[in-house]
Formats: sequence, C-alpha cells, structure tokens
Amino acid sequence: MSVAQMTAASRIADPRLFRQFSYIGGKWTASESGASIRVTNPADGGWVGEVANLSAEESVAAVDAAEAAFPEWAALLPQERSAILRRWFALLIENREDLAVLMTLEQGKPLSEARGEIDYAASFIEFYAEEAKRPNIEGVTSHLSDAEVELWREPVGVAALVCPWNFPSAMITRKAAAALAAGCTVVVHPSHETPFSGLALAELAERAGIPKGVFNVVTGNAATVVEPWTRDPRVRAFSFTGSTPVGKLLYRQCAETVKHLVLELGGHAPFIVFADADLDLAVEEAVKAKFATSGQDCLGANRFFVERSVYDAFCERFAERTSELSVANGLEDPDIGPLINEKAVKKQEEHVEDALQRGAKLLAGGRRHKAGDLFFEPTVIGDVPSDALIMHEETFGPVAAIAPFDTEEEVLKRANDTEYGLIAYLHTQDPRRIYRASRALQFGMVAVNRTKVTGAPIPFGGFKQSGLGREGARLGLEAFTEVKYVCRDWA
Ligand SMILES: O=CCCC(=O)O
Repeated sequence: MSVAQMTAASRIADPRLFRQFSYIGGKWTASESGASIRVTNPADGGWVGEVANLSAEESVAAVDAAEAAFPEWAALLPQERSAILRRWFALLIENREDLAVLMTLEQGKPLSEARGEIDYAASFIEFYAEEAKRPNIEGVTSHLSDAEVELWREPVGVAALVCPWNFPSAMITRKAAAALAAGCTVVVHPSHETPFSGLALAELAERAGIPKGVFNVVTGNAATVVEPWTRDPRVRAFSFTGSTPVGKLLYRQCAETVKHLVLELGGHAPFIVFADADLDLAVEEAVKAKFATSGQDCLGANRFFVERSVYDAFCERFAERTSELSVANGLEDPDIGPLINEKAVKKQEEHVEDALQRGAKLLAGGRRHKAGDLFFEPTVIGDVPSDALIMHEETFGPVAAIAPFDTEEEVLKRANDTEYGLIAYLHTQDPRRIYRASRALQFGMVAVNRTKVTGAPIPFGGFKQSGLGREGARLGLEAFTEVKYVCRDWA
C-alpha cells in the first residue's frame, strides 16, 4: 500500500472502500500509460490520493463492457434487479461513516452534510429498487377491429452518467439507480476532483452482486473520457449534472447520435420574502438555502428579494445569523467548509467586489477566511442593484445578495428575469398569494415557507436553461426506457 493509500485508507474502518483505479467490466483498472490524477483535500491542500487518468480508448472499453453486459442484465426479472439494488442500498447504509469521511476528505463538505448525503444517495437506490418492480405503463384500447395493441417499456441500452463534484455520491446514485432499475447498464464519470466517493460506490456495487460490466466507473479528465461517449451510437441515454455552458456543449455533441438526454444544469434561485411572512422562519430558511454545501449547490439561493417594509429587519437578522456560522475543515463538522478550488474562491471575490462597486452594502463577511486558502467568509450584501454580476450569474459559494421590492407583480417579474429556472423559494402566509406566485414562477421547483424539498420520490429538474428532463420519482425512469408499441393482427 502506498503512502497516499495509507493517508485516506487509514481514516476509515474498511480501507478497501478507498480505490484508486477505474472500475471497468468488474476489474479495477489503471491507465495503460500509468497516468494518474492527484486529488487533494480542499481544506488544507493535503494529498488524498491518486486515480487512474484514462485515455479516450480506455474510456470506450467501458462502453464495450457495458454493451456486453446489457442483454443479461436487461433479461433479469425486475424482482431480481430489485433484490440486487436493495443489497446495494443496505451496503451504503452499513458503510455510511466511511463513505462520509471519504467524501469530506475529497470534497470538503462538513461531516454532518456528508453523512446526510450518503443517506440521500442511498434513498435513490432504495426508491428505484421498488420502482424496478413496476416497469408497467398504461395500456391503450385498440382502435382497430381486427388487431390487438400492446405497449411495452424497454431499457434503452447503455447509459452514460456524468456527475459533479458538489454531491459526489448522490448525483451518481440518483442517475444510476434509475438506469439500473430500468434494465440499462451504465458508464459513470465522477468528477476528477471527487472520484473516490464514486469508486467506493463501485466497490459496494460489486459486493451487492451487481454483475461485471453493469456498473462501470471511469476516472480521468472529463473532456477526454466523456467526449467519446457522446459520439458513441451504443450509448443510448446520456445524463449530466453540471454547469449550463458544459451542458450546452454536451447537448450539441449528443445530437449526432440522437440520445435520450437528461441535463441538470445551473440555477439562480430567487428567495422571496413578503411582509406577511414569519420573519424568524424566513431568516432560518434563508441561512439553509444559502449556506448548505457551503453555497456550492445548484439549489442555492442567489438573489434575496425582501418586501421594503421588512427589508431592514430581515437584513439585520440574516446578517447576524450569517456571522455566527462556523467555518473550518469539514472533518471538524463546522457550518461551512472550504470551496472546491481557487477558481471558486475568486468568483466569490469578483461577485462581492462588483456589487460593492455598484453601490451595494457589505453586511457580513466579504473576504477570504483565515481557515485556509480555499475558505471564504459567509457573506451578505444588501441593496444589490439589478445590474450586479451576482444578480445574473451563479455564485456557487457562500455569498448572499439582497435587494428590496415594493409589489408582488414587480418581484415575480424580477425573479423570472433569468435564463435559469431550477428552484424558487417563497415566504408568505397568504394562501392566495402562495397560489398566484407558485403559478407565476417559471421554475421547476417551488419551495414555500421551507427550504428542504428534495428526495427520491420527487421530480428534480428545471425550466429554461436549467436543464431537460427530470430525475427522481417515476419520471426519472423515462430517459432510460423506450416505449414499444406492438400491433397484433387477429387473423
Ligand atoms: O447540486 C445539485 C443537487 C442538489 C440536490 O439534489 O439537493
């Protein structure tokens, strides 16, 4: 065992969960060239480990393996696939603590959040283990006097799943559990910044009895590994979570082979507080909506709109609560951990500086945090003008921008004035306004008087340039299946 392995492996009870190779066709695979990618802990820049940096040809080998495994996996009884998924779920729960520690080491998020993510990740496997047993769809009544008609739902084939660094386990299982339940086989690319969580899932998939070639994890540079998948006609479904610009590129690349596509892209969530809201609740929920995952969440609130008569009170209490948040290495389980890389920290600085230059007021934080190079103070800026960068671009970090509003009509217009449409947060006690605003908001998800709304049974996804398709729920199976219509002559 190398020194690198010792470091991460020695922190967990089961060192075999720490894998530094790709997992292809049931084999732990290094790059033939010996190339690897170094993974560092964002909290202190320390070495976490190295993963194989696979070439384009090696990434195609994963599709070969998935293609070869497909007929047998698809032919299993739904109940058999369900039982295997159920074992995978149980293994995640059994190894929760190790998986959480690995995640915090490579991603930086506070340990409690990492534990919560493992539960969230496992919940998708449990949910789709059940849905696997119900692939049936509504039938149709024959319109022909001499023929019987039938509809079947069939798995599409190989699915490519390209996953982000902010939720390194849950985004894999949300996609993979649905695909596997449907009868597809998968090739997964975990972010090169957080590959170990995905590789631990592969180790547990093997222990659960997922057959060789059904679940493959390919590590390496995204452009090298993923581009061949977008062109490969054998890859029939493609699911990506990440930024809108990258999503657009992949959309174009996948057009050539007309794949089923799921895109979970950026967000720019408005958080609207009307004067009749419960202000204490709104402040507490605002803290969660902004600072969970250290702000690195596509559901993160970016633009806070507060009705003028309660604006000062909200700003004061929100800034006070924000200043109380603890910032430290995720292993110490603070409220806020480090950001993923230097580019992310620079973006916080840029958004704060730009807003202040345009006349906004700094109410809390505003600078890098003394905890280390990649830490940023939880920050609140008030009176942010509409033309500030932060009012248009995803911040993806712990900076909150607040602006006052005067009328319902005005705030809904401003909330919708974005190319994004993932989630909107709404605080008011007026039931009629809740209905009107929920209808008017052009977002895939609307959270009313609360922040936590996600979970395996709900359809997660956005309007406009926040993406295509839905993940979770029964709807999450659609991209991985085709509907076949069979018309049988009576004669
Ligand atoms: O960053 C996107 C995923 C967030 C979630 O599923 O809660």
